[in-house]
Amino acid sequence: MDADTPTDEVLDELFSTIESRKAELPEDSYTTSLFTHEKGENYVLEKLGEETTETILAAKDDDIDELRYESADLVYHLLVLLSMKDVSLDELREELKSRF
Ligand SMILES: N=c1c2ncn([C@@H]3O[C@H](COP(=O)(O)OP(=O)(O)OP(=O)(O)O)[C@@H](O)[C@H]3O)c2ncn1[C@@H]1O[C@H](COP(=O)(O)O)[C@@H](O)[C@H]1O
Repeated sequence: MDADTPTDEVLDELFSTIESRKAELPEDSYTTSLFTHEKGENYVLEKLGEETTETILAAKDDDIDELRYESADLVYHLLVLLSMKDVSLDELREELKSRF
């Protein structure tokens, strides 16, 4: 992923990077550390809980920069969880679309 990626392709690029980390498990990758953590999927679930709390606190503080930052952390960890459970980004899109 690089800075030239069009904004509307960012989620696809990020998910694709996460899937590639899952397949290749390169060293010095934070994503790899989530897939290989000794606590297994519980670790990413803990991170999701932490990021959710931080997002809520930012909203309660009306700290919009922090809200944006923590929301990005939250979405990233959610995408890692979906990848871990073999749920694709397209399946998430389909679920959201079915609610239109
Ligand atoms: N989008 C992300 C992303 N968002 C959050 N994080 C990491 O998630 C962790 C969040 O944990 P914490 O909240 O505890 O970290 P923190 O920010 O130090 O703590 P707080 O200040 O939030 O409390 C940090 O280590 C962040 O670096 C991410 N790590 C990676 N990505 C993407 O994943 C790609 C692959 O990354 P690697 O797997 O590291 O190669 C990168 O190119 C990015 O595009």
